[in-house]
Amino acid sequence: MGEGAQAPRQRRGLRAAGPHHVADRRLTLKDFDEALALVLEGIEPLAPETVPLPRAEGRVIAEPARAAIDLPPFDRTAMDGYAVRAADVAPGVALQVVGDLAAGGETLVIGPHTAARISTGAAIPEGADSILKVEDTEGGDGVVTATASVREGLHIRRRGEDVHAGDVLARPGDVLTVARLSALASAGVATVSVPRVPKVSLIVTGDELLPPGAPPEPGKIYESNSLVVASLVRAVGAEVEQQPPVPDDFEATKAAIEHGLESDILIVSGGVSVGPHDHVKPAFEACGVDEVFWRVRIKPGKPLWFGRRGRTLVFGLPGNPLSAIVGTAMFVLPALRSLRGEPNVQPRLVKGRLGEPAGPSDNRTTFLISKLVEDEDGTLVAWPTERQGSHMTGALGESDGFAIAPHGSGSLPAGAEVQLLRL
Ligand SMILES: Nc1nc2c(c(=O)[nH]1)N[C@H]1C(S)=C(S)[C@@H](COP(=O)(O)OP(=O)(O)OC[C@H]3O[C@@H](n4cnc5c(N)ncnc54)[C@H](O)[C@@H]3O)O[C@H]1N2
Ligand code: MOO
Repeated sequence: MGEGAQAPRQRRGLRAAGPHHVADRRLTLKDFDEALALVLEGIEPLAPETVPLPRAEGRVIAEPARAAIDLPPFDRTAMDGYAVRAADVAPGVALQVVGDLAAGGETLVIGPHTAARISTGAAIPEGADSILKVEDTEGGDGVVTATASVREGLHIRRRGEDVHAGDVLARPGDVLTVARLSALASAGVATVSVPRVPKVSLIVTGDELLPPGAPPEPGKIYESNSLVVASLVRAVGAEVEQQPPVPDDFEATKAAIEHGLESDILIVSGGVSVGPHDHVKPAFEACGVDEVFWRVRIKPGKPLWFGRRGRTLVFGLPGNPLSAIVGTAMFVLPALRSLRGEPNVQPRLVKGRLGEPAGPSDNRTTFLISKLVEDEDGTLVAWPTERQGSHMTGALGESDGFAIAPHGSGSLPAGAEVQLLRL
């Protein structure tokens, strides 16, 4: 996997080698935490826009959203039955039925010893102070007889008992979950202010890439990164522009990058390593993208490149499919969450345990392709697959994600607590 490049002797060798001469600092791998901090540094949520609620699902509130009305908006019944005066009602007492009140319909006034039939949700009529539910009555055709008594206020939902007009229902940083959308919609809030949707431009590079459905060709592979990376970023609320695959050609790469730099995030897959056909880094440079770092202490995903031009965040993902997935989940998604204004932007890792021992994770934090199985007490147990490698999409297909063995952790015993990246 070329990790020998980190050994001191080979470092010197690489420097002396000529065409791929790399400055000293670039040969040091960035620790994951430091690299992620560099990505997130200075990212501001995108400018807010006002959108109708149906377009706000899953987005993040930029300005407080306040209730337009009280909730409930008026006193109303929680039960189907009769609106009555509690003092009139006792078992055996007959009341004259003076009307039928439906939710959203007209109301009336209840006098002494009268009742109005009422449906759940209808406004309590003037004069009534309680609801006699239909199960506690007999008859009802002109006259209704109570079979129980009621106390004042029974089954009445009071105006404002839940929310007062002007109450803040969602604060900046709150994610518009289904729960919050329910609160806002009910309280008459039609629009909210949220950061605009981040635009991600995605470029895959490589002469070897075949589109899905094309006949196999010698030396060529089916392209999977565009599908997978696009799914990952869409799931976190980005709008994706997929550019046509770019051949291993400097000018073509540069043109695609230049176009992609109009987005909030540009992702280029492949061509960030040290091969002679890896044009991506020189093309970034030619387009005026400032490198922030190249190469991270993770496996897979080591040659990950990150830079910026203006406010555009630029990621060069290693082309190996698993490296591209790890790079996206661990770096691109946090950046995306940050642009969306999310309060927690860290990679979504969960705690679990190893089902079997794992070998030493040399000098890189290692993402072990694993089956993740919940045990009896709900703990996720990771069973690393036998085949491990950044090209092992078949093994990935049999798994549910990765168990993470931090660099320097040595061999880990079965049962060791680990973090998991679920896919
Ligand atoms: N001399 C060295 N060689 C390599 C090193 C190194 O340190 N020294 N690092 C290796 C590591 S680790 C990785 S990861 C790869 C990353 O290389 P690139 O980012 O330049 O990616 P490519 O060479 O273009 O592709 C790598 C691999 O992935 C396949 N690929 C590319 N794009 C796609 C795609 N869209 N869908 C599916 N598969 C894709 C490509 O065919 C290659 O097999 O570099 C190592 N080399
Ligand atoms: O190990 Mo590379 O880092 O195959 O992605």
